[in-house]
Amino acid sequence: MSRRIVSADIGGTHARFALATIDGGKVVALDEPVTLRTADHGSFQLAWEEFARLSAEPLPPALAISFAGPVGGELLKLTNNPWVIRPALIPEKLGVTDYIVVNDFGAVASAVAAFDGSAYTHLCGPDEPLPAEGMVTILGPGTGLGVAGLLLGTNGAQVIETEGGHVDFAPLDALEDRILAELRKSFRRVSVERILSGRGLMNLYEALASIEGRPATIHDEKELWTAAMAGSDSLAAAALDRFCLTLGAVAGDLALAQGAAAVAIGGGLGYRLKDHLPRSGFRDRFIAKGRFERRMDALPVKLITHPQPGLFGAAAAFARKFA
Ligand SMILES: Nc1ncnc2c1ncn2[C@@H]1O[C@H](COP(=O)(O)OP(=O)(O)OP(=O)(O)O)[C@@H](O)[C@H]1O
Repeated sequence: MSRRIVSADIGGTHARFALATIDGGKVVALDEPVTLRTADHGSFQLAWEEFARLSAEPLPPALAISFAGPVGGELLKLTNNPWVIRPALIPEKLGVTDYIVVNDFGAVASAVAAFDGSAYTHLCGPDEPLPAEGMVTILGPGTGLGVAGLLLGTNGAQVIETEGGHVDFAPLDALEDRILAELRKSFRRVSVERILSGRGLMNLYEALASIEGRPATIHDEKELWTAAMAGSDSLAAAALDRFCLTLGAVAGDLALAQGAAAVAIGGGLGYRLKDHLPRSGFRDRFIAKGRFERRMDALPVKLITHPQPGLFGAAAAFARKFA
């Protein structure tokens, strides 16, 4: 029997909501989402009430939340946003009877388990579909860097939620040695998220400005991303080139560590970079793993082009649980 649910994807910058229809353990429809800026709303409950006001139909008492932070424990804190969620209070505060909360990249992994080939574009490696068996490494930059694993096998798909965005940054050439030295002036420990995130491009840009002895004239993150992608500012464009190199290197490292058979890149910024990444140094850095270069080159690397994998994936996880 089909059922309507609310799906919510809560990130550091955006909270997205959509109604979805599930049936037989699957998502059969995801309605047009509403995107709210988290900074414009004091709490998740206030954003939920705003979505209820905007919704064309009364909200059903079923909720799937994709959450950009660890999801165990009584109090959930977003890594890049001051909102907190107390799962035990969800029924009382939001008037829902059935709910789940999953990590945001766990949700993306659930989406990958459910997607067909039309949800991706090919990035590098063999141009073939994701394998039916084995590990798929999933990562994506947004406000933060999300990382998950999806283990596909004859017994179905198993999602492995991780905090892999917080592994250490490893420089690979002399310029990156200098970038790391610059970033260490601001951060006690330089994780890959300090580079592979919305704010990370600003960190790269400011580090390059300092190294080159040039003024950093752009101070707004969105403006920097726009200038970098348009190539209208040479320093911003150079920062984006470095961003793509690091994304390739980190995707390769995570694939090696997870024993991956394939890789899928997502995240709000992965999506925005879908035309840029194939023309960047991503692939060269992805395969540059010394004796494992041929093995890396044999991994299909896909870019998720579905516009809402978080919302779809949270709904898919709900559909599986309450099937
Ligand atoms: N045109 C743009 N509009 C909005 N944000 C942009 C744009 N270009 C780049 N960004 C950057 O993208 C980041 C937001 O990414 P995304 O849309 O994936 O948000 P999110 O889902 O809230 O993130 P996360 O799930 O990682 O917490 C911000 O750091 C922002 O600076």
